[in-house]
Amino acid sequence: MPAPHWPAPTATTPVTAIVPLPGSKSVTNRALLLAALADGPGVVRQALRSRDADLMVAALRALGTTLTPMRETSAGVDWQVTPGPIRGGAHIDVGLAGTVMRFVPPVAALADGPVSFDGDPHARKRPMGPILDALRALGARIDNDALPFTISGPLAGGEVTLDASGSSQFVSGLLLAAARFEKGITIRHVGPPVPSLPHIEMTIEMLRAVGVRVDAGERDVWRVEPGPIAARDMTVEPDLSNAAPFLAAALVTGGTVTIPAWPLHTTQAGDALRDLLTTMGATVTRTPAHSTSPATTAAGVDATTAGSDPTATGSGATATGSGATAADLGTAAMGSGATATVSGTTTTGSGTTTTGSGTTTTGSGTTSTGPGTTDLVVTGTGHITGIDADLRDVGELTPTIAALAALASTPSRIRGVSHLRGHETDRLAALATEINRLGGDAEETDDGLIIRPRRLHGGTFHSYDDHRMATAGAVIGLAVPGVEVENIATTAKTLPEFVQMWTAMLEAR
Ligand SMILES: O=C(O)C1=C[C@@H](OP(=O)(O)O)[C@@H](O)[C@H](O)C1
Ligand SMILES: C=C(OP(=O)(O)O)C(=O)O
Repeated sequence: MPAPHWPAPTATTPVTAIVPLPGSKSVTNRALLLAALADGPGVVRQALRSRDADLMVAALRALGTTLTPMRETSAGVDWQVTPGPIRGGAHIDVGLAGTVMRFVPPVAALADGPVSFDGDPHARKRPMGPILDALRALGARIDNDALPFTISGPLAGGEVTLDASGSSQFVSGLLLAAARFEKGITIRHVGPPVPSLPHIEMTIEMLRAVGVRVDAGERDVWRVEPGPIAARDMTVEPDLSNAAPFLAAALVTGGTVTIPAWPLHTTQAGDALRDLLTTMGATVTRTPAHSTSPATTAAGVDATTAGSDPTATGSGATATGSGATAADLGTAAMGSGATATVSGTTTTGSGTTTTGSGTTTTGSGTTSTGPGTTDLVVTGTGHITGIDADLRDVGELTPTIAALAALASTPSRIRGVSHLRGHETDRLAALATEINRLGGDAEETDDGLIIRPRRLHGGTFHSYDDHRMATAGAVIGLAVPGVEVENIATTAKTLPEFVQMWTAMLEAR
């Protein structure tokens, strides 16, 4: 029996909350895969625990990697990763995870036997053709052009031309494993512009951090030299794209939301929120590293932090740890794929202590930041301005921006995101349908959405098994009484604790 719809809470007062976030899906799944291909045992710290990350762990195990949890805290899981020979005969469930369906097949093509892949019903509809054709051109045999398929090596590598306008993950997937191909790889993109270029940057930065030589000097051409992938101790940044709905709550309610441990340098798409939310009427500031509860020391927990400001600067804010959130994310923010070894790492347990300075923590939230991060503070007025934006580089932010646009007082146009039709669902169709179902005025265009101001009413907001559709419904529900989100549990794809975090944010004072 399907779970009942989730009544999205309406905010009655401005939110004032500190929301530490767990690790980035994109960084976690790259770090795990690179560790599995490395030349010795390595560590991935503060990795996200979520459906997509669990699917990556299961896939790598099936292919012969040993992944052992060393420690699990609210900050995520620290994995000891011991590579093994890549084993054939495995079956990989990709779920609905783009990072698993596009990043793992190039690894499977290195196995000593065939590997089969399948996923959720909708995963069979997500584009796979260009990466499967590229793998064929590089030597692999594959029996289909979409999921389900079986892939067999060997894969020599070499030069390949593909159209990556449907997903940057076609390029990232090939680049991540390419150092292990006999000839490495040269990829040439031919076609309409490649979306999500910062995600390809993330791939390149993380490859370079493990000693792989990557040449990305020419537009739409990427070259990876064959060679070893170094085993490292990597730490995962907080998920800035998952900050989007929480930061949006500041705009909708005229409140303030603080995200600790926002990296000063990052390739994550979510960093674009700083500009996007400013354009929509928010004030966005960075403040020095924040420690939500420096005196908090849960049993068995070392509350010493590395490089953090030991003074609480809560200014009346409340942390909404809710057990889901990262502790000491500052040390998680040493750059995506950073090869730094964490020092002075702090973790939190579930104990909570309220401390002075007007700062309250709820749940298990001891958060501190280390070098290279600040707090990100977003304050709204309750009045949202529409936006005209090309989101091609940061398409995964579209559902939140569209939800804000549906509540804005001036029209919005979102451009450059036709590739969203191949995401977890056709996000352009889904957003237009669901906003209009609530009485809104949203129109699909070839490459985006036009959303005009119109008063919304309550009703069901369908999620289409898409985590970001579900959180978009929650954002609209803050301002519109009676919104019920169908299948809120789908947020487990990247943020299993979404409901608890959202509730804690709204209860924080
Ligand atoms: O490489 C990655 O981690 C991702 C790349 C992007 O995919 P597309 O280029 O298909 O949009 C992004 O939307 C997705 O959420 C994660
Ligand atoms: C497009 C997304 O995910 P995936 O990694 O499954 O492509 C997303 O998270 O917005």
